[in-house]
Amino acid sequence: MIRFEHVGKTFPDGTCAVEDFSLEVPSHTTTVLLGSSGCGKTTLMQMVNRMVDPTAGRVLIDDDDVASLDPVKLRRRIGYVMQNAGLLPHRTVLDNVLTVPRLTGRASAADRARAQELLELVGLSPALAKRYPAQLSGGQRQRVGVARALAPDPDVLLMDEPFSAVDPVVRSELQAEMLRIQRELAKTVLFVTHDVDEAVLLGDEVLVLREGARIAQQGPGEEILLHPASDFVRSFVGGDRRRLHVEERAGTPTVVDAAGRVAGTLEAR
Ligand SMILES: Nc1ncnc2c1ncn2[C@@H]1O[C@H](COP(=O)(O)OP(=O)(O)OP(=O)(O)O)[C@@H](O)[C@H]1O
Repeated sequence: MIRFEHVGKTFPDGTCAVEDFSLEVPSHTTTVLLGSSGCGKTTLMQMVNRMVDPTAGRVLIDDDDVASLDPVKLRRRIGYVMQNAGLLPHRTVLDNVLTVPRLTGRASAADRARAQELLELVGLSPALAKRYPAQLSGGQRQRVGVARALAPDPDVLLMDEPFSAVDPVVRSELQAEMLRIQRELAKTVLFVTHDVDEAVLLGDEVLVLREGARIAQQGPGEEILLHPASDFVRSFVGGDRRRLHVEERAGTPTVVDAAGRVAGTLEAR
């Protein structure tokens, strides 16, 4: 479980990125921070692994205040996936996946076998293990980034716009893989995006944020689509900007695509 307690962040130049933010991310669930550029999503996420320290409040993982934990050890037990994968260019795919096990000593035969398994888990052929990042497509690189984040078997996974640099088709594939992986591994995931469809698809809980990381609305994504709490949220999740929207059909909340075709109905949670 990740808990933000009245967290704030004002940078030394006076920029207030986060005003007063509280949230609990229950274990084994995915919470999505959804908001436009500059609203403080990355700052919030980086408070979890202490790449940023809050200037007010505290962040806890399973009741441990992260401020009391060694940042290096903390980062080794938290998976972090970035927008451009951040792979080491002169290391093979397999060695990239083994980055964290290597930091804590020599990667054992068991670590290498597990890295191979992880490549399969994220949908990569074992034949790619010997390639270098430049020999992969953008989507394949992101998959390696996910495998690397999973290598130390972390309880917590931070994902900062991990799929935003790939084309829409590959993005959909990566989202589907993410749902499958999460069904299998059930990590505690904090996921940042500015894509409404992605947030609704992946999030058990979605937070729509505005500047200063103020929470405009929080709840299941479908609820937010169906009942936006304010004009701000309505405009942010506005149907014409998205492939899917929700409307009532025969009294049932129904997900409809841009052409009016029914994509599904919503179940009560
Ligand atoms: N080191 C820093 N010093 C000063 N201001 C910063 C620093 N890092 C971030 N900020 C500011 O804090 C605010 C929030 O930034 P943050 O990166 O968290 O937003 P974001 O929602 O993740 O945006 P994006 O989607 O563009 O990544 C922005 O106004 C940004 O300019």
